[in-house]
Amino acid sequence: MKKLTGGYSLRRPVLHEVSITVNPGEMVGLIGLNGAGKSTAIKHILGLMVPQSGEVRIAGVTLEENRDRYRSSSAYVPEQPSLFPNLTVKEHLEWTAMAYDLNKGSAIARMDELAQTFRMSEAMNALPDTLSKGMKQKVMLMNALLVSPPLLIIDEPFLGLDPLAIRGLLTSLEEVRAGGSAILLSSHILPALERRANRLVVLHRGRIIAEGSPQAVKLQAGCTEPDSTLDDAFEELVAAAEGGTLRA
Ligand SMILES: Nc1ncnc2c1ncn2[C@@H]1O[C@H](COP(=O)(O)OP(=O)(O)OP(=O)(O)O)[C@@H](O)[C@H]1O
Repeated sequence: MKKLTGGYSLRRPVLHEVSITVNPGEMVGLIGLNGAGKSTAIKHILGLMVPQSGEVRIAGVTLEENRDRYRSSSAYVPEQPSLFPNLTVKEHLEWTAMAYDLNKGSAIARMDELAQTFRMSEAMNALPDTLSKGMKQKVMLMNALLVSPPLLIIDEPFLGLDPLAIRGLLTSLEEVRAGGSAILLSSHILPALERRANRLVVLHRGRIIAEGSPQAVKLQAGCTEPDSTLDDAFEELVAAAEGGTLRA
């Protein structure tokens, strides 16, 4: 996303010249208060909104240049799980494998792996209505991880997940990242991002107010104490942006 300005009305854009790059093999955390513009940025990346100016490129192309390449190069996991009521967990994964034309043998092996990672082996034949919210979220994540596209966009994945599932998810994401995927992860759970994200982008009122490694973001916020956390840094950055004086 390069110098993107856009939103829901031409007169009042939500995003102002926002540039976000997610390189292969990198996990970028997108953070910001409620209403900062994270979901709006994601909608632009998904091609659901048209920028007023600037552009989004995935796998080197804009949506206009190559619709198929653009769309097939990313997978999106929304905050609210949306599943087909008549398909079991296993059938969802099989459907995804078919839709993305994955090799059958390796897809089956990967499904077993994902079922174990997310402790979902016993729920593989269950229908969505019989699953808890966290389990539905796991199914969405398993589908995205099965495909492992060049870019994975994940919106607030930790809410509703139990501690072991959060750990399993972070481990899976780490594997996918190490395998060369680019991951953009929007979340309010800052300790998870502090430990796992390679880079952070801090959005405030539709503008980037800090970015860099978690350590660099802490420094930009003036949090130099060894025990200062990303939560501390975030609070400082928002306060500084509201006061109009960034320390960085
Ligand atoms: N469908 C919409 N129509 C008009 N304005 C919208 C719409 N969706 C969001 N907005 C506005 O755009 C701004 C950014 O909202 P956005 O949903 O991108 O925030 P967010 O950072 O994802 O917040 P949250 O953490 O609460 O999910 C807010 O001012 C919001 O009111």
